[in-house]
Amino acid sequence: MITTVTVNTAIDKTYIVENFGPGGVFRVQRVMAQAGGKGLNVARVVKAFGEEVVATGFIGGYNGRFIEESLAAEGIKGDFVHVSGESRICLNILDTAGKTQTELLEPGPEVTFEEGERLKEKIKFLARQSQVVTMSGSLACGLMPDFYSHLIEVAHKEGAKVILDTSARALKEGLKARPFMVKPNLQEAEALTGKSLAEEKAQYDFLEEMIETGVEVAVLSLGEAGALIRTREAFFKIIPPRVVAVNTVGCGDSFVAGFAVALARDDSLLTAAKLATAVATASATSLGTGECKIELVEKLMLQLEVYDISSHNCLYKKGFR
Ligand SMILES: Nc1ncnc2c1ncn2[C@@H]1O[C@H](COP(=O)(O)OP(=O)(O)OP(=O)(O)O)[C@@H](O)[C@H]1O
Ligand SMILES: O=P(O)(O)OC[C@@]1(O)O[C@H](CO)[C@@H](O)[C@@H]1O
Repeated sequence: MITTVTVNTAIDKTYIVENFGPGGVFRVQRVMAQAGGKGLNVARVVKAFGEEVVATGFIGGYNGRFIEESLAAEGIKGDFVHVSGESRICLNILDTAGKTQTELLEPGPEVTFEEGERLKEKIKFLARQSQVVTMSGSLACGLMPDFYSHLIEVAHKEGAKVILDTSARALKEGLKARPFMVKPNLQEAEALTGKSLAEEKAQYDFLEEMIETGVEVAVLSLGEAGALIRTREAFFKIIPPRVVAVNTVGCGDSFVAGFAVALARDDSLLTAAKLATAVATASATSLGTGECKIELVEKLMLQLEVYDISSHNCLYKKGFR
């Protein structure tokens, strides 16, 4: 089983607005609303692969009720801690004409110490039954920056592997508990180190630093350029084929989901890295956040460029096999 933790759940609203920009009045052409926050996107993709998944985290108010009902309608099992505050709304404004994407993310509800303790108990129970626990996204207000560290320790004690996908101080503090895997994107990694990671050499050094902190798998995701995946023994770069990207919000979550599925199936590191990249790339081509068409994933798996960086070998390249 895979457990996904979303500390700051959300209703993800997508607005399609032509020629959007600051300081005007705009008519929204199309509205979509779905249960969101990174971990719920992970759960959606895991479910598409037919793996058993339980989504947990904090949920509250009218928005919380919408989130729980939509998850149930999608057939995703939820086991949440109910809080007194209101779950947030995250807005993604897609301008199909100007080809821009603007995100407005609410901070989320205030969570008390007692509510935090209840989530730890819940994770203890779920991690006992899980091979993998994913922990994704920002922390809700009121929680200390080291909250993920405590959750990771609880999951580790129950024998689960933890994938941590967060940013800023929550990532810095979370690393101290040595999660099995971390997956910052370029911006998050630069914020963590305070350095530019534009150069390949700097990216390689960053991953080495991550491994030195004690994580087993360090991933740096690079948007359309793919991802670097490093362990103590192996180092791969996976580049996806060019696709027409429609909505890239949630691509990182799809990456985490693909990796979690492969881990739960005991696949090799290379298979996990390829599956994660193919799933994430497929998700960029869909309007819905974390939508994933398995047939497209299978097709993309055959079109990935795979480099073994540690031996300077190109394993697969388009038109090479
Ligand atoms: N424009 C794109 N075209 C093809 N694949 C993409 C594109 N954007 C993202 N991806 C795929 O998604 C993966 C993760 O993307 P990215 O580095 O943008 O993650 P992220 O910033 O964490 O995403 P999120 O929006 O979920 O926070 C990439 O490694 C790649 O496989
Ligand atoms: O504020 P966080 O938790 O960092 O990110 C929230 C969020 O932007 O991430 C997902 C995309 O990855 C969206 O579904 C969601 O709204």
